[in-house]
Parts: sequence; C-alpha cells; structure tokens
Amino acid sequence: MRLFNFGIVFSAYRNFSTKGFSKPFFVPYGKYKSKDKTTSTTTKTERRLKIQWTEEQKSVLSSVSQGNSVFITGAAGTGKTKLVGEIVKLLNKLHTPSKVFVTASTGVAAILIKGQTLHSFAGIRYHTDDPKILYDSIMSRKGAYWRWRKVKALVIDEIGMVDARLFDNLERVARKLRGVDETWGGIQLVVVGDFCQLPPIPDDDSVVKYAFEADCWNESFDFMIELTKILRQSDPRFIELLQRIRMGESNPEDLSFLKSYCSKKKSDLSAVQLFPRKKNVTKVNEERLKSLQKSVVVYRAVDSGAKDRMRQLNQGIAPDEVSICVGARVMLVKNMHIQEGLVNGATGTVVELVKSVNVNDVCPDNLLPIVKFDSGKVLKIKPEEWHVMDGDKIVATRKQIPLILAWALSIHKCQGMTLDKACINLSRAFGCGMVYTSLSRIRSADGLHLSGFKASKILADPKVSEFYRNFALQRNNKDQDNTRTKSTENSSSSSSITCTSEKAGTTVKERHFSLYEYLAKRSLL
Ligand SMILES: Nc1ncnc2c1ncn2[C@@H]1O[C@H](COP(=O)(O)OP(=O)(O)OP(=O)(O)O)[C@@H](O)[C@H]1O
Repeated sequence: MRLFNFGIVFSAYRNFSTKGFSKPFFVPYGKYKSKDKTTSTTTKTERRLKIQWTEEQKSVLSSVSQGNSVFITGAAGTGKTKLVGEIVKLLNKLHTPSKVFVTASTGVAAILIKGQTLHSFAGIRYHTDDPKILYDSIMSRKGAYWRWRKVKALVIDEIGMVDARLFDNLERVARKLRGVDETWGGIQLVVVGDFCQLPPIPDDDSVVKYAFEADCWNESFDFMIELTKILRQSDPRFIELLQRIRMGESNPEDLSFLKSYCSKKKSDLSAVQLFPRKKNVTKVNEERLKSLQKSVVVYRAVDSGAKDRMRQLNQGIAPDEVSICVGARVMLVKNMHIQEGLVNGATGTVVELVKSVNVNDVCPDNLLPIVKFDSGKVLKIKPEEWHVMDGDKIVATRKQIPLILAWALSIHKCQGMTLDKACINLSRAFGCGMVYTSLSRIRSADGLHLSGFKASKILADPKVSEFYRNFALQRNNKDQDNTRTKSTENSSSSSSITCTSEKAGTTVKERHFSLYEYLAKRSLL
C-alpha cells in the first residue's frame, strides 16, 4: 500500500542506523574535579546571571503558554536556543513532561537544548526514498510509535537543516499515527531556527528545499516571529557586519575589518579551530594529539557483513581508527544517554584509560577511556555498533568506540554553539551560510582569528533572502494594519478582518477572525 511520499534527506545518516542505547556507566564526579577551560561554551558568570527576557522573547512565551504552535526565527545569537529552555518548562506545565518532546536536526544542537535528534524521536533509522519501508520502519519501532501517539508538544530546533520533504512527511506521519485529521495531528509545534545558517544537506544532486517550502508550512503555525535583538555580541559594528553577511552582502569596510583578523601570527592554542571540511579537522586533531606526548591507544573498527556494503561503513560517523590518550579533547558520536545530555555531539576530555574485562577486539589491551564531559558528567565509554541497512535488514556492521577527537571541529558541528574564541579557517568554505555560521559563533571579534577569507565566500541563498524579505514586508504591512485597526476599533466591532499578524513583528497563519476575536487574542499577549 502506497501511503505517502517520503523523501528523507539527511545524508549524514544515510544508510546508517544505531540500535538502542547502551546503558551508561557513570563514574563518580568528585574524582575528576579539575576544570577544563579550553573550550567551554558558556561562562560561569553567564550561568549565575538571571536572564531578563526581551520583549520579543516574552511575546513568544506568552503565545506558547496559550497553546499556540509557533515558528521562531532570527539571526544567530538572538536567543532562540536559550528561549527553548524556557519554552520547554512552559510546555511541561501545559502538557506534563512525558508528553513534551524536544528535538533538533543535529546531534550537537540537540545537546544544547537537552533533547534528542529529530530522527531519533521520529524513529527514522536510515535514509530511504521508499515510503512504505519508512512508514513500516517507524511502525515497527514500538518506542517511536508510542512517542508519536503520546506527544502533545514537539520542539524542533535548527529547522534550517530540515528538508521540506522531511517536514511534510513528518506532518503526515503525525496525522496518520495519531489518527487526528488536523495539521500535525493536533500537536503543539515549536519550530526554531535561522534559514541563513547552514542549509539542509541535499540528497545526491537534488535541489535544496528548505522547510519553509514545505506544503504544510503555513498551516503549521499560529504565530511566527523573527527575533531581532542580538544577544551574543555587543559590539554594534560587529553586529552590523554579521547582519550584512547573513544576507550575503558586505561593504569595503566589512572586508577590511575581517582582513585585519587574518594575521599571520600563531593562533591561540586554547581556541577551538573551525574548518569547513573534515579533512582539515582530522589533520589538526592528529597534530594536537601528538603534541600531548602521551601514550596513545588506537581503537580499530571491527567491520562485518556483505563486502560490497562494507564500503558504506566508511561514509558513516564512526571512523575506522580512533586514536586517544589522556588529555585528549573528544566528542561523542552516538546517543548514549539522552536524559543526561550524553548524546551525539557532547564534548569532553579523556581523564583516564582503564582496564576493563570482556570488551571486544576494538579495544587494545581492553583499555577503555573515561571521559569528563563539559557538562560535568563522567562516563566510561564502551564500543558501540553502527549498521548499514537494506530495508530493515542489517547488511553490514561496524563496531567502534563512539568518540572522535575535538580540538578542531567542522563548521557543521559547531552550529548553535557560542564560543569565546575561535580560529576559523575559511580557505575551503563552500555553499551558502558557511561564513555567517562560523563568524557568528563568537561573542566578540576580539576572540577571532581568521584565515583563508575571501569576499567571494560570503554567500546567501536567494530563496532564503526572499523568505526573510517577505517576512519583513508582512511585518511592515501589519504595522500599518494595526494602526488602521486601532483607528476603526470603535466603529465596527463585528466586522471581519484578514489577520496575518497578532502583533507588530509577528505573523499568524492566514485566517479570518472577527474583530472581537482578534482583539481578545491580542489582549492576552
Ligand atoms: N534575554 C537574554 N538576555 C541576555 N542574554 C541572552 C538572552 N537570551 C539569550 N542570551 C544569550 O545570548 C547568547 C546567544 O543565545 P542563543 O545561543 O540562544 O542564540 P541563538 O539565537 O540560538 O543562536 P544560534 O542561531 O547561533 O544558535 C547566549 O550566550 C545566551 O545565553
């Protein structure tokens, strides 16, 4: 039976699946109290400060508390992710925590909001274009089936990397599995992200289709807002420069400003190094590992299965060799324990290599790393499995330690992070949004060391620029509508108006409200 068209496009996960979560082996925290200061993403002071929500952020919280489905966009550093934390608290109160699911399109983004990946929530184990296989696969995962059945509120962060086909297909899954013929089967949806950052990864040669191009996009939301107050940076000049780059633009002053950060002097070794390509990331990580001059343990992947399919194992996230020593910066590449934030993308430092019994041949001398994660959690890491699937049949398997080195990261991996300092090498930058995504990570240009920068690397997708231009246009139109509405409030209390805005700067899905209904809704904000 052909149910509907699926076009799941996430090549990073393509043909790979992971089975279950391993039981965590937590190590007492007290033993590893020393604080690693090298790549902390939030400061102590920031953690102590009580956040004062901006008016824009408050309007979102107000709308969510009324049960609305919302889309929150805005430039990098406008506090979208921070707001998600507060939104989740509200949703938990509205629906009870067991009915609220917090997801993001990437593992790293999921950590930042203490959630899981959208794929893991939805029960998508591998890429397939066959709708029947995908639907059956979701249905066959008891956990996923019940998640879809019980979810009352679903948060999706980093929507910029979600393909339109995936968005449409999940909406259909929601409606079908829940047996409710309403958009998203009646789920309260909170979708967050900036389309000017990294785009979805296209499947083969297919054209990138952003989530805002999905058929169900407009019907999915009651309230849409673009946050405009930049909170990550405070220097107006740097903020303005970033805003131009976000739209693929720059002026001569911007270019000479950025070039002044391209110095030849040796970069700060405590700063995270960001590269567009994995190859450069690997080289730097290997050099840093060598420089520790400690005895290195090499974990070699153990592959099995059909020879012609084993090749695909190398395209996955688990490398065939992982070299580690005490002091190495590492990142988890598999969800280990979602509630504890120990999911794909969590970073930490290896604090010890301990002898263990009965671990397989991935581990030389049965030595397993103990990692102190930046969250403070300490975990002994055991080998995990990754599978290449054919339909729902496993055709090849890789066993490997679920860690990679993390002194250097790819720009894809750092999306969503706030960094005090970064050495950004853009010589191999490609595609839209890459310069913007990387530069906008840092709080201040003082923390920037740039190399390989050229004006031609500043690229924005015209489709995205148009989306935001229309967004701004609607906002301006609504400003005018609101002014007009005010002047006619007393003269026509029963007339019907087309309302695409609840308040200046926001847009709701096209609906006809009676003026009474419209004003009643506004007064709640
Ligand atoms: N209301 C606020 N007051 C002060 N600081 C805030 C506020 N909201 C967020 N921040 C801080 O601003 C910085 C950027 O916030 P956040 O990471 O949430 O932005 P973002 O919009 O999600 O960015 P990106 O799109 O790059 O992921 C963080 O350091 C965060 O703690």
